Amino acid sequence: MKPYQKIPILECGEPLTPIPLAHFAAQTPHAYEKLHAPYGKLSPYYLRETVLENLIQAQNQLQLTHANWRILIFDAYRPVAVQQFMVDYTFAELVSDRQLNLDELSETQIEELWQQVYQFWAVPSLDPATPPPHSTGAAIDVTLVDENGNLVNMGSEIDEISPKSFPDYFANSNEFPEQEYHAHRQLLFEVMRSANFQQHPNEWWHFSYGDQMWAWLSQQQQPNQRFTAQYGRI
Ligand SMILES: C[C@@H](N)C(=O)N[C@H](C)C(=O)O
Ligand SMILES: [Zn+2]
Repeated sequence: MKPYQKIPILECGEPLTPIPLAHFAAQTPHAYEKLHAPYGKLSPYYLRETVLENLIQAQNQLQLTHANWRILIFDAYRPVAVQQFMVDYTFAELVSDRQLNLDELSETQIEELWQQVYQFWAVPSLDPATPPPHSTGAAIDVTLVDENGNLVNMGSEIDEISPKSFPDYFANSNEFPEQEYHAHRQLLFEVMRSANFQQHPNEWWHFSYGDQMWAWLSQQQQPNQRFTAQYGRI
């Protein structure tokens, strides 16, 4: 169990609401729908109402300094079945990218591969006390596009299983373009923080508001206050 999963959830009952995609940028088809992840009748482009309001606020903040830049929504709501599918898919990709043969791996080697997956993906838990962050409608994976609609280069792909995904990976570089990647990550971080989101410590693209991870990170930053999560699995 990760430490943030110990945070109590006091579900506030706020509904999921569709993200007005025309207001933001988004890729179609959605990355996980393209892989045939099992959404059924559900859509990834939903968020809790207040989370969506905060996201709109973040984009307004971005446009104060970067006219016509937009937040690109890579992923938002994710049913637990999709979380399970993506965790299994990521494990299989890791095995195939590294040209490994599962039958030849020891239990320890297999366990190490799973640990790498779970460094970046939440466990697809069905326990209401430990929901995967995206299954609460309070977490979002985002990047930026510029005024011409081009992806802003963050120095690594969303969902990459590598240290390059850590938000500060390029922070101490004196080289170009690494310094620029860091500046872009900082811009994303600052606009999201200005709208009360917290950033996943291992992922430059993952932010949330009001879920267990948000409460846990807020608690670290303000130890004198008591934080709980207001969004559970929905
Ligand atoms: C890996 C990424 N897409 C992601 O969403 N990670 C978080 C931690 C999650 O699985 O909830
Ligand atoms: Zn995420």
